[in-house]
Parts: sequence; C-alpha cells; structure tokens
Amino acid sequence: MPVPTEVARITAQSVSKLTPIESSKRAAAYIAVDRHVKPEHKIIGIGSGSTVPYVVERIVQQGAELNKGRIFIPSGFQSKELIVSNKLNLGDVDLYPTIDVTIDGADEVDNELNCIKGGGACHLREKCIAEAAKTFILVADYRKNVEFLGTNFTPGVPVEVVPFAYAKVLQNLQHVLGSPTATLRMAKAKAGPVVTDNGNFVIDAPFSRDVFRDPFTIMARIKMLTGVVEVGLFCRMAICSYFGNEDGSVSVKEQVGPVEDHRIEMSHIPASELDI
Ligand SMILES: O=C[C@H](O)[C@H](O)[C@H](O)COP(=O)(O)O
Repeated sequence: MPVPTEVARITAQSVSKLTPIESSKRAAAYIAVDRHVKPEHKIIGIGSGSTVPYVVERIVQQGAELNKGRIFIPSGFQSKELIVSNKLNLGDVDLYPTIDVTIDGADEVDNELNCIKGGGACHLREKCIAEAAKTFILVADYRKNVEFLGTNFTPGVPVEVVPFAYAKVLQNLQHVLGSPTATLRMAKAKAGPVVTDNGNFVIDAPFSRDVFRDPFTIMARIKMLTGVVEVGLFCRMAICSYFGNEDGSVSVKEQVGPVEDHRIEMSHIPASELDI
C-alpha cells in the first residue's frame, strides 16, 4: 500500500531533527496525549523514562490556559524536574490520590498489556500513580512491543528492596523463585549499589519464558517476600499502549475485551507541530 504523502513528509522532517528511535518515541507520546489527556482532565500523572519528555512536550503544546488549571503528579526525580522546568503545577499523590490519567514509559509490554518497568528504578512511585489513575497509558518505541516479557529486555524484573533485607531477598529469588542469576543493581558512577528515590536497593531478576507466560503469578510471589517494597511487573494495569514504529506509524495495543493490536498513522498531527 503506498504511504500517504502527508505521512512521508512528516517522517522526513522528523528524521532530519531526531534519530528514528527518538521520532518513534515522540510519535507514540503525541498520539497518547492527543487521545487521552482531555481538557476536563485536571490531575495528571507523569511517569519516567526516555519517552516521557515527549509526553510533557505535547501537554505543554495544549496551552498555558488549559495547563494552569491542572496539577501534575511525578513518579520520581526525572518527572518532577520535567514538570517544574516546563512551569507546570507540581503536586504529589498524597495530596491527590485520585488521578485522571497517568502516562508512563515501559521497558517491555506483552500482548496482554502486562509490562516490565523499573529499568530506571522508578517503579514504586510509578505503580502508585498508575494505581491512583482512572486511566493508565503506556508509551514506548517499537523495541518494547513484544509477545512475551523478557524477549528484548533481558536484565530481568526490577525488585525494589529495603537495604537490610537485600541479601535475603536475593537468596529467595535465586534459590526459591527460580531466578539463579538475580543480581543487586550496581551504580555506574558511584561505588556501591543503585539507591532509589526512596532510599532502597534494586535487584534485577531474570526469569524464563515459561515464567513470563504468567507474569501475575511471579509478581505476587516476589511481592510476598519480606523486604520487597515493589515489583516492576505491572499486570494488566494499562488500558492502552502506544508504540512508535520506525516508519512513522504508531502501533496500539488496547484492552477492550481481548487486547487488540492495530497501527495508526501520524498524519493527524500537522507537520508544523512535529517540526519544533
Ligand atoms: O524506572 C523506570 C521506568 O519504569 C521507565 O518508564 C522504564 O524504565 C522505561 O524507560 P526508558 O524509556 O528510558 O527505556
């Protein structure tokens, strides 16, 4: 099928400014905001990761008038900075425990809209603002769109643990729950482990394809381990996930009964808005 002229033009302009991966993230973020962040939405959750800046960019484009009446709830340091630097109103989930819509990134999303999150160690707060939201939406590039978790994202399930319990939880994961190569996540530019925004450690626990066929069960088993604060498996929490593709289109997985996967083109967004 020939590519519509408008789509081809937008893709060419985008690529001149952004890499194809960045363009695909932006396409997913823009469509998610256009479809789910409506004028009547006043409390908005902002997740973490490399696609989320484009979410905020698109929300800012909705205009100062609309945004002055809104409160934005961050999932951690990165999103808090994004909210503040874009002069949006900052709130927190303790003051606003009901959120209209939360949009967040993901490390991987399967065909039932289960996802791995926490590659950036933000999954505790992310799960809170996802659970608080009436609508939870995922955005990512095509590399995160998989049939089964653990396909491209191989470090495993991020598990946030209180520091004094990390060795015990590590043993539980390795010897009881079937993740023999589970490891404590170490910092890159600091001696010692990664410390989360909540002062905890993170263990990365890979599991086999068989285990990932039923993510809810392994999530529940990990969560039952004493010392675990939160597990980076979000099981069927999102109602919709948008994946930007290399060709400028966006694939959508939606939870309307069985999860459906269909592609949409970016032609509804004027080229002038993409070329900013
Ligand atoms: O802890 C981090 C979050 O769960 C991110 O949303 C996730 O890791 C995806 O991040 P990125 O888009 O940077 O790959």
